[in-house]
Amino acid sequence: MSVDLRDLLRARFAWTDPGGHTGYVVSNRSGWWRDPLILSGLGEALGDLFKEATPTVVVSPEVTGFLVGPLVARAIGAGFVEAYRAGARRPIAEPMTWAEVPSDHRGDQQHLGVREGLVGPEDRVLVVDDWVATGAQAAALRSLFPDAYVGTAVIVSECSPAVSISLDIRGLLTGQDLM
Ligand SMILES: O=P(O)(O)OC[C@H]1O[C@H](OP(=O)(O)OP(=O)(O)O)[C@H](O)[C@@H]1O
Repeated sequence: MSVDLRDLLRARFAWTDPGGHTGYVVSNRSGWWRDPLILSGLGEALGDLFKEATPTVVVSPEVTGFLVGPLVARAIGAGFVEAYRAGARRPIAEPMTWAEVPSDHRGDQQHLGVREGLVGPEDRVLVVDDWVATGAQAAALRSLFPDAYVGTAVIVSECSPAVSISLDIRGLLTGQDLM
């Protein structure tokens, strides 16, 4: 992973004040996808975080994970499996396996599901996402593949050290890097 990519990620990121005296700012990550250098380097950089684990499949939660996950899968020669959020769309026709997501950074209860039969006993699953806050999505996905899970690779990891260690979450940037 080059220092340049980290610098670019920092440069293309912004915090937005949504207005209305909400008292908080929201992350604007669109600058990442708009930058061709970030888009071309991101998959390899995230894949390198777990090179020694030789993952065979990347699993990512919708919706931003559907953008980042395939970049990593392509870079490391793995396949990709979508993890859908319950209630976000029309019901999926195929049989699904669902995991309860512990209360996430918004305090919402969610369920993440994958189509049955896409991950086998020989697979090594790398979870990929853009951001980890509480680790709730990562924990839910690990619970779906307790034996195959090798860890979670993200662009920004701002969860506690204890959660990072327990779920083996590795990031390119910390929350502090974006302050
Ligand atoms: O560590 P956690 O507390 O589970 O939070 C991390 C999740 O938060 C963001 O998703 P968001 O809900 O903002 O949806 P998005 O995919 O539309 O960005 C991010 O993409 C992760 O999926």
